[in-house]
Amino acid sequence: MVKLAPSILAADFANLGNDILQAEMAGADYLHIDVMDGAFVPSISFGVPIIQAIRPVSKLFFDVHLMVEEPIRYIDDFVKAGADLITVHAEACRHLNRTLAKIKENGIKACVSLNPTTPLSALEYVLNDVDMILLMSVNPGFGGQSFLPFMFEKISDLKNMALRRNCNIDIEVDGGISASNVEQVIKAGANVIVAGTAVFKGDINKNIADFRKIFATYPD
Ligand SMILES: O=C(CO)[C@@H](O)[C@H](O)COP(=O)(O)O
Ligand SMILES: [Fe+2]
Repeated sequence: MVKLAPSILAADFANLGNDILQAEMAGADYLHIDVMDGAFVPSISFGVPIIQAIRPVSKLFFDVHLMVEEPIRYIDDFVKAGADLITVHAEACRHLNRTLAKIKENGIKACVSLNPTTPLSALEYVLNDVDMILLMSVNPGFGGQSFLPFMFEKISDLKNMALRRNCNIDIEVDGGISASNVEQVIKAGANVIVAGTAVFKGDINKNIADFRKIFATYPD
């Protein structure tokens, strides 16, 4: 079944614990946590202390998306704070293989992300070292942007690349996804869906139910 990973970047930060609990009770699978450093991406969001603070609030799988230059410097800290999976950007790592090894040494799942225009060839030598690939479908740095239409082809190209390599990885897609375009994203090959605005703005219960209704028609 396709998994839903609500991004807390769009949550109400003054009521973060409540928003997370509501998303969990409504049927979220993962909690997507966007860490931005103001260098790799223009914005600064939040870091280790926030993850530490929300860890006791939720049993959800913490999917930590590091939009951070040279994230290898912070892997141990994010693991200690409670990450279940860490995503690093290929574009932000001078030594990607070493960075992934550091994540795996910590006993958690590892994922590599690509910006929308970074070619899939950047994954050539890491595909067998990761549990998931995260394809950005907007330029990272902000929530609430529009899905870039050329991403449908890139998602299906990645799916085919993984099939050719006999590689059983999850494909997560992030940015500009709502109940009105998620079906196309799933059909292209994604099985983990990130949604910030489309989950946390408005009625969280209804928003998640709308996604789940669509997911139910794609049982595999
Ligand atoms: O990583 C990012 C943005 O850089 C995302 O996770 C956004 O937080 C998704 O937000 P929406 O596009 O769904 O509003
Ligand atoms: Fe993200």
